[in-house]
Amino acid sequence: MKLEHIGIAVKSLGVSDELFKKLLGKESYKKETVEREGVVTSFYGTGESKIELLEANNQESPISKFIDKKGEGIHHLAFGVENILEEVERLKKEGFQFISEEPKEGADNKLVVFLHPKSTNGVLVELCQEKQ
Ligand SMILES: C[C@H](C(=O)O)C(=O)SCCNC(=O)CCNC(=O)[C@H](O)C(C)(C)COP(=O)(O)OP(=O)(O)OC[C@H]1O[C@@H](n2cnc3c(N)ncnc32)[C@H](O)[C@@H]1OP(=O)(O)O
Ligand SMILES: [Co+2]
Repeated sequence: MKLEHIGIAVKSLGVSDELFKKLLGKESYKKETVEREGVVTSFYGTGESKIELLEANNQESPISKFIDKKGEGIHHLAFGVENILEEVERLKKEGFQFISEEPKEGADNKLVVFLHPKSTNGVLVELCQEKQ
């Protein structure tokens, strides 16, 4: 598995894009809304992996709940896998729990699933596979 991206929950992409543009010395290469997840994302390439800024785009969004509870900050780690269905099966056999086992369309042309943080040491983990 390779670290595909680090998801960071932010209140406002307008503000955080300015900050990360200065911090990383580069522009975001993609902004994309993922309605189903209730997020607007903004991606920065950082070598082998990426930074994914996430702003909530509705009240029920996991990002608004997260920020209400924990404030802005690192939200999840996403790992890139070759075959997401095989990885789900492998990890289920290892006893990991999934929020939903069914891969869904994520951002940046991926299929994604999420493991439950309670079975991953309190870290929300996303698996993503390039969509063919
Ligand atoms: C599209 C794009 C992409 O890359 O493609 C994305 O990443 S979309 C990224 C946005 N989408 C997602 O995050 C989808 C997966 N997330 C979820 O389904 C949910 O956020 C969830 C199931 C992790 C938690 O939802 P919830 O309604 O249960 O919220 P709660 O606040 O009650 O959380 C239950 C327990 O999980 C903990 N918890 C919640 N969120 C996180 C998190 N991000 N990291 C670590 N722990 C977390 C809470 O502290 C709480 O622990 P305690 O009980 O100890 O207090
Ligand atoms: Co993500």
